[in-house]
Amino acid sequence: MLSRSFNIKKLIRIDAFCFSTATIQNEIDGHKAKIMARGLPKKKPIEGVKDIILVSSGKGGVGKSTTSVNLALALKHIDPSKHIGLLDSDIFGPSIPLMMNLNDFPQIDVNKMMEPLRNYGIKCMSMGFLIEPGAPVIWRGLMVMQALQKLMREVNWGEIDYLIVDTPPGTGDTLLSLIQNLPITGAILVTTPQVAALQVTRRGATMFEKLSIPVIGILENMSSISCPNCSTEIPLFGAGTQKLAKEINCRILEQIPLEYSISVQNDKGIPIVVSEPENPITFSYRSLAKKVVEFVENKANKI
Ligand SMILES: Nc1ncnc2c1ncn2[C@@H]1O[C@H](COP(=O)(O)OP(=O)(O)OP(=O)(O)O)[C@@H](O)[C@H]1O
Repeated sequence: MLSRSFNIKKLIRIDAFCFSTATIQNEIDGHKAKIMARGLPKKKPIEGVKDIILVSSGKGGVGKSTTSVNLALALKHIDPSKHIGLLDSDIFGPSIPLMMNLNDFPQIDVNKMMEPLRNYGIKCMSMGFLIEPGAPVIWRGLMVMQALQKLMREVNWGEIDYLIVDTPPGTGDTLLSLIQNLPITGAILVTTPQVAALQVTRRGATMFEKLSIPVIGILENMSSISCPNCSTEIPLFGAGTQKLAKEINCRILEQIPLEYSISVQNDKGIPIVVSEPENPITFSYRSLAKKVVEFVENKANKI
């Protein structure tokens, strides 16, 4: 009898404990959800912008800006009726002003929104338009995020079918903020074939997967160099991209060679798609643009 009452008491205590831990757990979950809701802003489209395409890479200097610029121009070429925007979100090292030959300060409209600058039929916005040329940006986290907010929310894009976003290298705060704030249609991973670049590309792919951002595919840049004497293609930096593509279950969209004219035309502010319309590299960028359009249309059809 005694032991029975003891057991019942024990049971009641266990029950009460279970009840209280469940209640506490619920409270913790609710609290977590609140923190998440606070920490993760709700994704909000950019007014007037239909599809946002991120151009990203694990490493710096592999050709994100070159890809972004030529992709934007190729999208305009394959369908001139489309409105294309180019957003340079690299706060510390903006390249779009040089490559698109734009360097004015943007006009501010009556609603205090910045008007994008325009060249070759593409509307562009970059941190580079807002600072003195050559001036270093010595900012810390909060200021960077404020600048990014301006670029995301205080630009009067008008009507845009494809907004190409050139991102800073790596998986840092800027990229995460873009992903948390904007509905991204898809991302292109730019890499060169060196092992060091491929390793960080894998990391980028994993991050996109975790954050449910569809990867359109890999753009392999500086794939090979053409021998000036016999025109043999030499894979200067190795040939590991195919292996990576298999591993991360991703297709290689295009392979762009290391080519003097790409670099020279970038520096002149007349990207190769504009300056050399008959160059096979220009055809590759147009093919990339067609694949991006197909991806966007397929995605839209599935919804
Ligand atoms: N396929 C190529 N052939 C020759 N030069 C190239 C090629 N791709 C890019 N470049 C040149 O390499 C340099 C770096 O390219 P780009 O600025 O596009 O890289 P990025 O990844 O955007 O760099 P960052 O990480 O600094 O923003 C530039 O001078 C560009 O003109």
